[in-house]
Amino acid sequence: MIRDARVLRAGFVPREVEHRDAEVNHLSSVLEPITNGEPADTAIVTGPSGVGKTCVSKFVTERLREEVLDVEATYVNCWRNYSRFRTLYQILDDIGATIDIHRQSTPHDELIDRLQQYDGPRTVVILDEVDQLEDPSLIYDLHSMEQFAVICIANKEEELFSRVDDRLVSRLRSSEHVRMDKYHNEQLYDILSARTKWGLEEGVITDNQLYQIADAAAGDARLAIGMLRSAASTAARENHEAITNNILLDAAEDARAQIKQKSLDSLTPHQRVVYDIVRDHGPLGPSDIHDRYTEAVDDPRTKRTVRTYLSKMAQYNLLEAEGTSRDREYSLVDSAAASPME
Ligand SMILES: Nc1ncnc2c1ncn2[C@@H]1O[C@H](COP(=O)(O)OP(=O)(O)OP(=O)(O)O)[C@@H](O)[C@H]1O
Repeated sequence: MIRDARVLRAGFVPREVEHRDAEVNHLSSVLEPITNGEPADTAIVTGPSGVGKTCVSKFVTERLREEVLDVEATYVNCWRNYSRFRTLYQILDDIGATIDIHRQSTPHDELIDRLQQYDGPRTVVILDEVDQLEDPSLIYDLHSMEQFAVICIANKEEELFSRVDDRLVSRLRSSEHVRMDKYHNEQLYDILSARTKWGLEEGVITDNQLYQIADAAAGDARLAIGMLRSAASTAARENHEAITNNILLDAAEDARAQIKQKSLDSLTPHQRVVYDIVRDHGPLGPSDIHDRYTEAVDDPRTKRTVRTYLSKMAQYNLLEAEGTSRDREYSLVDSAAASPME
């Protein structure tokens, strides 16, 4: 049933990226100077969840590394490493410069100094979920170091810009911007079809079933591939020769639940408090949420930061927002209302 399980994993970077030629070319052209040892501009990549932002960024940097010897790349998920220290540490660790850095006792400035002193090959730094950085001034620091080319990935540019100071906003506004939109069903079908070809034995899933998945995933390739993976693994476990329609129905729910759980696990402690408040007391407006949150934690973040938490959770389908910006209220997403597999 399964030929190569790797291609069905969430973080897999395919040899061919489907339907993103313009974005691949755009990002490649931004990074192109580093192939000649020149500094490159910062790139901002934005779009909703599952539209290929990470995939395209990793694909482009890998291709660069195939083409030239003196280019390195490092990837940091800033949601997981949301503090300045953790992000810096992760970058330094990837470039092999963390020897004798102690997590508890090393002053933070020391980490920046080390990056500044780095004289290895030019390095592309992919900052994924960059809007989750507690201290976005880190982008400015990296931006000003010529040996690093930075790719900032976020869902919405406004969210990124709303939290950084004017100096950084003007820098970022003049950066190259690669925007991605949700996929159409035909495009999702092509992505799924390529994965099926490499990942599954022939005849395991029909074209019609791939279209059903594409339709239910509503433009999100992460969800579509998750559904395919879940269906294939159930069929393999239950010794079916092909994926049945019943398996497909369960796979849709299963993939949604898995993605939701993963997003919940990604929440920072402060975001989790906000989520729990909406779960227990929603629908609520941002001010009420912030009041309750301020009572619940010792070191509350600003109202603006809490708004970005809410927006992020809406992007990841954990919360839904209703109303205009003036009377907006947040509540938990009703999973049963997600577009069904028909
Ligand atoms: N154009 C594409 N061609 C082939 N595979 C793709 C394409 N776009 C996305 N994928 C695959 O879909 C999955 C989700 O893509 P990716 O993680 O890049 O989305 P994203 O926009 O970064 O989402 P998020 O904001 O949730 O991190 C990955 O497995 C990726 O390999």
